Amino acid sequence: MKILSKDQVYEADKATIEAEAIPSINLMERAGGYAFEYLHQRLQGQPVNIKIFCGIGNNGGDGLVIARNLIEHNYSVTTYVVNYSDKRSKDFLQALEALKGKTKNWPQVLKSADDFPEIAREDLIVDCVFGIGLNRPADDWVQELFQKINTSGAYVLSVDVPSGMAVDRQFPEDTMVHPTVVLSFQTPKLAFFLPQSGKYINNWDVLDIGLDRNYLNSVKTKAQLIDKTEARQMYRPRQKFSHKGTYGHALIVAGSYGKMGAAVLSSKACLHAGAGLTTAYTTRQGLPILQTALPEVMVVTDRHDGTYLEELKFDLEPDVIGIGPGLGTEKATQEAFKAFLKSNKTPLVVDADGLNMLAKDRDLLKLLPKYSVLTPHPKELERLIGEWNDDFEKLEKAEAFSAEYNCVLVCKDAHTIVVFEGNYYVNNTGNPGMATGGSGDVLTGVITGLIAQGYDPLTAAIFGTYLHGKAGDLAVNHTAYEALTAGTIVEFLGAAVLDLFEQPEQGKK
Ligand SMILES: NC(=O)C1=CN([C@@H]2O[C@H](COP(=O)(O)OP(=O)(O)OC[C@H]3O[C@@H](n4cnc5c(N)ncnc54)[C@H](OP(=O)(O)O)[C@@H]3O)[C@@H](O)[C@H]2O)[C@H](O)CC1
Ligand SMILES: [K+]
Repeated sequence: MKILSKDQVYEADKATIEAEAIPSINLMERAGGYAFEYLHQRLQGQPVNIKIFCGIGNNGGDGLVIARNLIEHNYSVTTYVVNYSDKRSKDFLQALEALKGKTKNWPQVLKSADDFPEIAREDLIVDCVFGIGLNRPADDWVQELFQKINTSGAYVLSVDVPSGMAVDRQFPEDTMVHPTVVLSFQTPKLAFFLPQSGKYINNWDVLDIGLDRNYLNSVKTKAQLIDKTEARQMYRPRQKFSHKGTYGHALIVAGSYGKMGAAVLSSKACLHAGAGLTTAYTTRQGLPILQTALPEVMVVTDRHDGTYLEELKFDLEPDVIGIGPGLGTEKATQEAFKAFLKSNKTPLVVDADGLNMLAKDRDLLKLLPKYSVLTPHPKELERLIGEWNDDFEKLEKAEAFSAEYNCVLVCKDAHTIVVFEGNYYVNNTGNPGMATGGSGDVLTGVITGLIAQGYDPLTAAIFGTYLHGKAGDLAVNHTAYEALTAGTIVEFLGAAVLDLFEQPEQGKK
């Protein structure tokens, strides 16, 4: 699903108004009308006290349209205009006139914290104070209102975006409404998926407000959300006449004393992702562990006897190498890694200590083959790209890094974002149960296994991230978040592939 930027939403607005030759108030009526229907369908006339907080721009105007429709359907509504500015938008004023023309239940104007109403836990809050037009932090008294809403415990429906959340930058934290659900017009917003704002957004829905199809179909967005529809299109069916050679040979370079589990997990995930052959390269000590845990995996070892890798030489020609899980960053391993990179031409997936070694000796980054896949978690990412001030700056820096080193950067997080050639592929699977040791090793194995089968590195990164998250989501149906382990995620990789072709139950996402 395309994630439109703020400018693109305004452009889509304009394109719709031009294509349909309608005044802009009609679009507001349509958006507000659909938002009303969304609420009405769920409320079915229940006698709940609805408090609608409106700003003075078009988001506020939407709120007034919703209020009028609710009042006309006999809901108990109180409407407030949060008077943070005198610059009322034209359509806001028109929506206000329409409301006043229909009812004596006129909005109350809030000018300071003294005017705030009580908010009960049982109230339903409709949040229309700011939409995508927010371009500076809200005044203190308006932020106080957000705090009051947040501490009330009431159900909060934020219209288009949670008020106080900017869609194209990050303001200081804790100044936005914390919604129960966001009803986002036409497109989810990128900030929903970034940690600083996204941590407050647990539920969102997209409301199709009928913006111009031509514009929506043709617009190129920097960001897109990867869900089942997108993932299904990436899947490459296996051929009837094929053999293990068809699906490639993957080499996993991983493990050291006490961290052999990383080698086991990534090799096993590589197998389960469908690689034709998987070989693990590890220390001699690791041999019996891998051979016992995974009889399907071949093992090649360092000729030394140490607890960590001192040499990275093998007599194989794999199609892809996944390198890093559990390697450690001993000097000898670092040297072996450097020597390997100097001569290697095979596509790489680099994770964990592989990334740490790259960060320690940045000259090594220049040795990476084109389109290498790097899979850092936030701390590893920081070592690679430096500190960032906020989530948007993080993405900009990640983009610059990916361009400089020609690599696919998989920025792992609750919503992992794959950054490549100026585009952001935002993953929408996964859950907090996956924040557990070894989960990253599994992802490395999956992406490596997909590249072995012939998926290009970008697709392998996006699709692998999706499958990994989906496996975690399916696994968690059988366990609590707390009990989910990396090993269980691997076991559900097959189910994640099968799920690609299952239709969602009616009414379920
Ligand atoms: N295509 C669609 O999706 C449609 C969306 N609609 C709704 O319109 C809003 C966007 O409306 P807009 O009027 O552009 O912006 P807001 O309502 O979010 O904000 C109003 C103005 O407030 C000013 N502003 C910004 N930040 C602050 C602040 N911190 N304090 C005070 N004032 C602030 C700003 O104006 P300035 O000139 O003062 O900068 C804003 O313009 C969208 O979210 C949808 O809800 C349409 O109704 C239908 C189509
Ligand atoms: K809002």
